[in-house]
Amino acid sequence: MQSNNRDGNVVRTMVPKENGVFLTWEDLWVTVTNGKEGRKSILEGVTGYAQPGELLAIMGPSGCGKSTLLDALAGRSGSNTRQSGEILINGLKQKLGFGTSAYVTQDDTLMTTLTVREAMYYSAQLQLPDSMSKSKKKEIADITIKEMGLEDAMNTRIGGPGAKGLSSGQKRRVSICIEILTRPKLLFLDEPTSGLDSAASYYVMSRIASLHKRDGIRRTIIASIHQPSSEVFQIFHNLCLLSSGRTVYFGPASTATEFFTTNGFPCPTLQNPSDHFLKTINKDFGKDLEQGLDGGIPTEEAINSLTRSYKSSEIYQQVRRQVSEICKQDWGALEKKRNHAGFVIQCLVLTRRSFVNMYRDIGYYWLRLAIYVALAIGLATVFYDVGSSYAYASIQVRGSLIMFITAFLTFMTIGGFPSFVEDMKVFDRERLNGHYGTCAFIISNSFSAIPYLLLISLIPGAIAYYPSGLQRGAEHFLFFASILFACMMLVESLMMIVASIVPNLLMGIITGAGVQGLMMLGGGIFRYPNDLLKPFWKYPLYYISFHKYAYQGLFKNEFEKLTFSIDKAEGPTNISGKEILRNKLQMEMGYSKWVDLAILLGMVVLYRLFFLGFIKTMEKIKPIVTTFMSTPPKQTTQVMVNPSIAPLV
Ligand SMILES: Nc1ncnc2c1ncn2[C@@H]1O[C@H](COP(=O)(O)OP(=O)(O)OP(=O)(O)O)[C@@H](O)[C@H]1O
Repeated sequence: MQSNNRDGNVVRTMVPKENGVFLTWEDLWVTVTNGKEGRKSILEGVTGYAQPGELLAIMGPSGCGKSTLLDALAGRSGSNTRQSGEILINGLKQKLGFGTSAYVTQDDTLMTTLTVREAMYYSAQLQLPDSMSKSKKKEIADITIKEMGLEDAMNTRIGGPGAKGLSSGQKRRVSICIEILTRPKLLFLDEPTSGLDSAASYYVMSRIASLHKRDGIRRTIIASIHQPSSEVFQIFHNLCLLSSGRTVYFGPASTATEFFTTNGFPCPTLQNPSDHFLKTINKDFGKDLEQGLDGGIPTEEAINSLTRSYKSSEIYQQVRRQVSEICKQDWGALEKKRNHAGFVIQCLVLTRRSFVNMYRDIGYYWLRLAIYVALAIGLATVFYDVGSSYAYASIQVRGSLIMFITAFLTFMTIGGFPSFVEDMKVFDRERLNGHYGTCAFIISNSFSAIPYLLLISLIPGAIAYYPSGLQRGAEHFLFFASILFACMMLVESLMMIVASIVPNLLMGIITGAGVQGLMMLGGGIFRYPNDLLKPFWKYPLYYISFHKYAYQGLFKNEFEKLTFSIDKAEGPTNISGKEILRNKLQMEMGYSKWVDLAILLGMVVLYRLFFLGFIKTMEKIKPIVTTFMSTPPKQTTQVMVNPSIAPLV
């Protein structure tokens, strides 16, 4: 499909705007800040295009910048990344919206407890519009599962570390299925065939390439791919070959072999062309060969030679012409409509999915519940019948019990953090692909955790509360359970904030434990409030520590209606619980225990709003951090030409 443009140059035929997305990038430079190395160039002035009805493969050795290019094109570059150059969609600077594009990441971030069918059904309910019937959504999900050849695994749980489930290749296919549910016009795939054998790779790639046969959409597909078999290679229309961030070749996949041959690197007979390309342009591979590749030119020089040849070739000129031709046309802006589930449906579906995921997670749900029950039995036996006759012992023992519950039982909530981190990974993928918003995630996460935290507050709570002989009466017990519930919700909320800031699991647990430790110390019970050092411990830590309100609430609940008999020299003296709280424990008695509970619940909401604010701020900051620089960075890689190949360049 070629034609002449008005300058007389050969260009590919354009397609109507309503049926495709053109993506062009010109002189794209990407640099990252990399610790001690400072700013490092990842992509060095790459130019190319992707157009409807075509599959572009980005190939190159590991670390050459394939994912970086894909991320830049999809508008997903990290916050330590800077870009220069121009990326245009249909010839305009515009954002890719939900439904128009989808991105299949290199890592399979899936809910391991769900079956393939469940994962697809939930995703269909989130991604497809409310106006579509449930049965239609299920039908689309089933068709997509079949398209990727997963029908035999439909009812198998996805599985993860320690839980047997799908093979890694099947997981790859589930990830692809989820993103093609909405039939996006522009599809980015980062290593779609990793973990697949050659037959499965061919199957998956040919299915992706032939998606249009079912829906008639001339789809633009860009896939980074490591080492395709020759059958897979034949599926690609265009090939972008990168080495150390530089373009070695961009053009029709079918003429790449010719380009290599013309420039002195013919593909040996019976060798897979992609193997040959990668061998020729892999500088790490070249380091180990004294004589260089095939006893000829060392690989570093082969790369430089090919890069130079490409830049001075007609193929490169044609790419530039095609880019400018695409940009000259008036394709119009992309449709803005966000045709997925409404907010309420998003919240309902996510809550249900999150709840199912939690209760199927043995470690998160059942093991933690068992440990809470065991600890509650421990508390019930150690603190059995705290009594009130021998007053000092009774006061002290009640205080210890409350402190243990407030400090340790709530601290244990940190045990749910690993599962939450997994949820966050799924959330990040789905949010970046526009399946739903942060608000829906926070609301669903809060509601799905409520039944479990209520269960812990009530069952282990009752096991510890009644045998130890704390204040009788339903009101006292329910208040006690409510404080426990609020504290556990709070720790979960705190860990949400930590998970959004701290990049890894271990650091998250250490940070979460450290923050809680500080709050525990500053809560005004290990050291009385008036004795706390004013800067930091009293102001502000004492007031922002949730332990303060939990201690106060539980102490008021327990002590306010009691009177203790104290032995003094002049004989036994009665002392009221209120007096102990005010004078001995220096608690704030100007307001009721219900206010303490309300403050804790308010803090739960506040912490979750912080999480929302943090995610939203990061979304806003990112485009600022990755703003296009006005001038490209200096090219750091010198193009060396071996005199023996100079005539070829
Ligand atoms: N955000 C970043 N911060 C620091 N270095 C980065 C960042 N992103 C990419 N890099 C570095 O840039 C180089 C290219 O990375 P990229 O992931 O794009 O390569 P790749 O070709 O996709 O590799 P692979 O095939 O192994 O996935 C690597 O050396 C990588 O360490």
